[in-house]
Amino acid sequence: MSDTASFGDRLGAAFDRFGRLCVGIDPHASLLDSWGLTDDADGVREFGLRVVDAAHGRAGIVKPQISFFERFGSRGFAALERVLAHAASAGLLVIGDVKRGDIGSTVEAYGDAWLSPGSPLEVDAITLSPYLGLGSLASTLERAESLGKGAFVLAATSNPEGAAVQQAVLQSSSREGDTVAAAMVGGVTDWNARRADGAEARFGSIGVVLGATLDLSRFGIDRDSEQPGPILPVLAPGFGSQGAAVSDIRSTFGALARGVIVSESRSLLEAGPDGITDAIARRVDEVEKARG
Ligand SMILES: O=C(O)c1cc(=O)[nH]c(=O)n1[C@@H]1O[C@H](COP(=O)(O)O)[C@@H](O)[C@H]1O
Repeated sequence: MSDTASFGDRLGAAFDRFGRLCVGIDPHASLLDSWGLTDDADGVREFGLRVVDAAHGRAGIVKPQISFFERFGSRGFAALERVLAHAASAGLLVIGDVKRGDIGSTVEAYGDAWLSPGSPLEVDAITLSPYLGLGSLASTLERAESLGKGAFVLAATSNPEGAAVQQAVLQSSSREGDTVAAAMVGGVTDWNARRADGAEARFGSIGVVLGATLDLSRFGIDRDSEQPGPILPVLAPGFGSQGAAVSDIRSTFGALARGVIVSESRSLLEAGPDGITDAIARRVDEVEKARG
């Protein structure tokens, strides 16, 4: 795959080669302890490097959760830089779980930090929060795509507290009457369709986050509606520790399952340093079987 390939193309290639599993790199203090590592910057670096080694050749995508590195300030960020470089050299697609959102000009700076080629924190895609409006992310999404990068916009999150905001109905916008969650799904789908502009992209470069723990119909999301344009990438956390089962991918996501990335952190990481490799390999197989 060429360096100029879009994020959507690279995501499709990762799916074809390794399946749909995304391995979360979430070095919780309790996991560091059970892995025999110290709860400090050295510990999170070592943890991240080992998870990358376990994913290498077995899964195509990893998702470092930045908060666990940020706990240790500049040393934590230095540790993260090492982990990101190791993941990139292993050929893994890296989704930085940063959940950034702000006024447009500020989000652009986050985009520079995480998506600019050569940046110390460069990843392939980031998670973005649209609480300041999807439009506040537009210039960053555009820049991401121009660099062959991607982004995932939170739409319906896996945590129970999200519903009160995400099920609220829009009063004024071109999507008046839609829930917030449905407006994000519709807005990103249309974005990808416009950007593809007749080109034959299989997957869009901008996706949404939809929790696997949810009944999407309660969020006003029609899982089976015809989508214009390329397949919508759906980052789907909530499997494993939060209760969703891989066997439910089809019943939960319907036609949206075509773009689902199955994201799991603790349920894999709890296998420990000796079991993580097998846990990843097993889950990759289970996900492929569930998708049929
Ligand atoms: O954007 C995310 O990845 C995310 C969105 C969401 O709706 N729910 C959610 O759990 N996440 C993240 O996904 C990971 C889930 O971890 P586990 O519950 O351990 O699999 C954490 O890093 C969360 O921050």
